[in-house]
Amino acid sequence: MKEIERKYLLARRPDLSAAQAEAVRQGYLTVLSDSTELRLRQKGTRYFLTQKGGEGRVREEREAEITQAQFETFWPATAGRRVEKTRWTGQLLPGCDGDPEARLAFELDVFEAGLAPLEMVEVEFADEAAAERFEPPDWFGREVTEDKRFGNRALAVYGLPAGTGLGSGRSDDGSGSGSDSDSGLTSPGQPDPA
Ligand SMILES: O=P(O)(O)OP(=O)(O)OP(=O)(O)O
Repeated sequence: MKEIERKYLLARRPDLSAAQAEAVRQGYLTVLSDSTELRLRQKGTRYFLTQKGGEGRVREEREAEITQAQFETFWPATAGRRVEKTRWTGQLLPGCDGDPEARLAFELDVFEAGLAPLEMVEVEFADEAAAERFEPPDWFGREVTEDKRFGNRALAVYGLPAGTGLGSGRSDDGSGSGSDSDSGLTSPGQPDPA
């Protein structure tokens, strides 16, 4: 099925008191040069195998829920291509999709390990017209939907993109080097380097 999404960096952290948090770890079975992604994901206590094709706003996605045993069988094959994050799911205020009644859901990902302090927010739409109409709230920052470096597979393989103020790529130990502090982005929980 089609997945229609727009993705943004954060200008600031919103109030998440009504949002739900789930731990996510995901790893990629395919290398970056493959046009199709094959992703293993643990979300809370559930496990998924997902195939994704295409890039940008509209992507093709197939997903199946799998067992923990099946997940563990393939997880070792994702070494070096993994992402850990906390995903906050909540509702946007009505109106930002042009319909005063409708409420869109957001997914705010707080990346961990070598990808901290990256945070991104995604909104999924029923169709392309709704995606086009979308007016992001003021806590959304720069849109990165079309920037391949912010795809989770690219982040898993290369780490934080250089030149974005978020980091200069993954260090040899895979822990990332995201110590830049000039991003102007929020970075709650980031340890003070001093
Ligand atoms: O939750 P999804 O399926 O949108 O996937 P993601 O982990 O946000 O990854 P991507 O960078 O492929 O949208």
